[in-house]
Amino acid sequence: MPLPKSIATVCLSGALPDKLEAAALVGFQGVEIFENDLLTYDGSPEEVGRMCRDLGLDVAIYQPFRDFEAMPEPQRRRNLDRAERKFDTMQALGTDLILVCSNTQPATLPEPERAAADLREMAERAAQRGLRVGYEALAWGKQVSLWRQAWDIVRLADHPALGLILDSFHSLSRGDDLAGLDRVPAEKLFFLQLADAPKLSMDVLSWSRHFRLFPGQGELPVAGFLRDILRAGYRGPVSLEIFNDEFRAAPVRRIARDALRSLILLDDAVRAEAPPETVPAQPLPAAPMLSGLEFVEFAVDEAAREQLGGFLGTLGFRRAGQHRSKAVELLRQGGVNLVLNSEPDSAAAERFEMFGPAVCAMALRVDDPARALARAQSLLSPAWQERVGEGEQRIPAIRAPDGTLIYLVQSGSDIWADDFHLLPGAAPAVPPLAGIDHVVQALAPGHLDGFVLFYRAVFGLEPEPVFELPDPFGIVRSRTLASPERSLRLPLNVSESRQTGTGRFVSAYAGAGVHHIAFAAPDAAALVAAAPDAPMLEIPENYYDDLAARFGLPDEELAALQVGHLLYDRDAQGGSFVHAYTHAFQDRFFFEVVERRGGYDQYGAPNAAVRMAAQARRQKK
Ligand SMILES: O=C(O)c1ccc(O)c(O)c1
Ligand SMILES: [Mg+2]
Repeated sequence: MPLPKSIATVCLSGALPDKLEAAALVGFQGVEIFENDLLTYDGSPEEVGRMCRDLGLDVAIYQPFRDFEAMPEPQRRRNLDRAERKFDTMQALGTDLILVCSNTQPATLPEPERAAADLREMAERAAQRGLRVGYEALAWGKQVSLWRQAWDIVRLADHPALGLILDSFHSLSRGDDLAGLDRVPAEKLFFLQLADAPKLSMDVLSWSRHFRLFPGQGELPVAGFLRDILRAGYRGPVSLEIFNDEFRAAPVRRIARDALRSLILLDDAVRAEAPPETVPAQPLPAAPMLSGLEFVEFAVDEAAREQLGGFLGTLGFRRAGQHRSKAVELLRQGGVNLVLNSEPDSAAAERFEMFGPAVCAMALRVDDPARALARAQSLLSPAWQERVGEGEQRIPAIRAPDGTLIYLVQSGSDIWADDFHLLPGAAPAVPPLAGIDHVVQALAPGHLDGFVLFYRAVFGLEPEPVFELPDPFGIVRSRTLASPERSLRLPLNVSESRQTGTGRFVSAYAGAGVHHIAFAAPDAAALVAAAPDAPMLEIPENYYDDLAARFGLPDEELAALQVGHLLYDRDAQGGSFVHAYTHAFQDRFFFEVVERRGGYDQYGAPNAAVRMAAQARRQKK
């Protein structure tokens, strides 16, 4: 049996029963009852304990007990009385373990012997009731802030009912690790809390209280931490303890599902190096090998289909197919397939009703659709069945966190001939596109970390650090996920401001979704030059003056960029990026043409401000 999975109630929003129900519903086996969640609840500890048992949840621990050890008298005696009352609560809840976090009071004495004597006394009193005490070093503890200091005290106290609690955040935020933990007897490892976090430079208390993340969402080496404690012999629950303002404001079941998904993924990450009895017997089905996007599908009605077809026509897209039985049209330009779906009573129609013209599906080319689907299901993303007509192929699909359908298409297969009447291609007037370079989604505030975990877990995409992009009306935070071989790149943008392009897109159309699609062009300048009717976004002359100053481009090259309203970026390795944007279609989504040269691997972030200002100017007109 793998170790039981647990979650602290502080991770989740709502009243205590909502938190417990959500934890049980998604499949957690245990909970940490966070004291504040009990204090603010209007039911007795006995009722809470019963509720947990009815839901099949083990109350793994009651926490925290603060500012206990090494206090001068008379606080010392009062603290022991306080402990007795918490033991009453624990017995009512039905848990045998309490977490004592290291003292943060300025008055704490710098005397490990005193701390040990106090904890020994507390443990002795606990033991008389069959209870146990675990000691955790808070990263900002006054005298004790590292796990080795906490261990020195636990060892000195030398009581069987006293042990150590490890929390990945407190160690990893300090750059510490678990080296030496193998010398701690395994029976002294009482409890394990896991949390990830982005790398931020701020005081560690604020960082911990507001910005913790589920494992895999942040940048701390949580998998290595878990591996080390399992190797040291820990065999208790693996418990998430995440203090995060956005999680505490979000719908509780969504966050609970993200939480469990993060632990399922973590199990798999440590499998190869963990003792076999601590992890599931079966590995997850391997992440798919991706080879780009087979198509992107838009929900439209008949009018929007004509208008979007016309808009894309200026970039060389042509009608290439008509579905045999549905109001679904294929547009093609070189290696890019776009599907316009105006079929009534479909997932697309539902999307159109809610959002107007919008991307409703993406199709990923994968090496093994059945395996990709099995992995998604193991990671709590159920399969989705779209209605299919007789004789039509059924493409496996799942839904992204915002409901966008993600089809899983066998790489190298022809999915079109069976279901579509294909139309002969006319000689293209515009040079062919090579494919889809990236697809940018605008997310509502509070959704970024859940999307990152979804794409990372289900598809094995790698997240890049967060960029902050200055829109004239606020900041857009952007984090990109990309497949290792870069055939799929998905930047995710989020903005607290409703006035930014991202914020307006999300709020005006009541939801997240694809905000722009970047097409890969072998020669972006040539493509724009051959597409004189394409509604390209005008870029101000000042931008080109600055480009000349920054990069020292030859005059002819600069002039060519300016004529085509093209933007330019260069990386430290000498790779470069040439790109241009269209106006937004019906003030919604827009398109980009990009050319990567010399291994350039970014997205032209330095140009985002220029693009967003140009879009805001058009918006004002
Ligand atoms: O922020 C805190 O006070 C706090 C409390 C209990 C914990 O287990 C912890 O890691 C932090
Ligand atoms: Mg903790």
